[in-house]
Amino acid sequence: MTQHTSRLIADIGGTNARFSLVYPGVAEPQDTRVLPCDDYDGLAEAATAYLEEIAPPVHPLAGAFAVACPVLGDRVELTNRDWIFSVAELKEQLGLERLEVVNDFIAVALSVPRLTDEHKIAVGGGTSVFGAPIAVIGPGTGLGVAGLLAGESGWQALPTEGGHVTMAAATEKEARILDWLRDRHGHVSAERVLSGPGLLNLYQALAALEGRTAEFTSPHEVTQGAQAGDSLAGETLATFFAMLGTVAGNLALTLGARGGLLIAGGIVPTLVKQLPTSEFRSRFESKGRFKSYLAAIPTHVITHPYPAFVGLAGLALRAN
Ligand SMILES: Nc1ncnc2c1ncn2[C@@H]1O[C@H](COP(=O)(O)OP(=O)(O)OP(=O)(O)O)[C@@H](O)[C@H]1O
Repeated sequence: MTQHTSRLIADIGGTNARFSLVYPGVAEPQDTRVLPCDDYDGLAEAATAYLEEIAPPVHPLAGAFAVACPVLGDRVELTNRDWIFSVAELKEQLGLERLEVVNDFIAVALSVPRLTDEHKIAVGGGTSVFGAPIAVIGPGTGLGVAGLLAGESGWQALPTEGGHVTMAAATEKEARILDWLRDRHGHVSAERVLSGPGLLNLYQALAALEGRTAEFTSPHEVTQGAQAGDSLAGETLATFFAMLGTVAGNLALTLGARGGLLIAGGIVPTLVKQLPTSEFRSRFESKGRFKSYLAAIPTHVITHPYPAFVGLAGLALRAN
């Protein structure tokens, strides 16, 4: 192992900051740690704490970080966390000579060609058309969305802010839920319902519409309640999966994602057993005359614990 060429990789979400080290010739990232963002004032502090804990024999000189927000220039502002940083300053603070910062779903998208069957589970039928666009979507603290397009020099990831598209209702009940949320939040984006905080929004909306008491106060309580047989939590989760199907189908149509659609993020992989019996796939296909187009598109849940790292490892080792 040539330790002097290690790269620091990071996947920074609104809740979790994940770090790891990549070594040339070593397939798996090493010394992975997940740090709660709440424990740190900023990304530099979290990364420094990681490096202090691991104390690699030789300090990494290059890094590739995936962040849950648009990356439009030197100044980077996380969408669901009050962390703002300058890439140039962060590079200096961490003692790196090179630092590449990309949107987190770019990293997830870049992982897709590198994932084996062991790291994804199919939901429904369909067959991937080789070389056709691929879509990725992931509810977590926010809702990440990206595309993967075949280019002349290999796969190119397409960054998007598709989590912020306007959420559409597919049933009268969903229309009432969205009306209720619109009264409180104004614009109701897909992320407003398809994320951890979104699960809670759905739960509160359903409770209000049905005149029931919203007992649960966190997204985890809602999913645990659903698993324990609580009917309101169960209805919330069913609505979440159905709405995920609506948005995933819209994304597949918009990108022409005949290569497939993959679901990542912190929530769905933990609920993967419930997805096949949910309305997700029927809603994904339920697009009128385009039903057969969508029925041919495979949908998978990514079960790899750190898909962004798989994509970043390729980027980090490509960096000169
Ligand atoms: N089993 C679960 N049930 C309900 N909510 C969950 C579950 N697992 C994770 N969450 C919610 O998912 C969110 C964290 O997702 P994730 O682990 O993808 O974090 P993140 O990478 O920091 O997020 P992002 O990249 O979207 O900013 C939190 O809102 C958490 O409450």
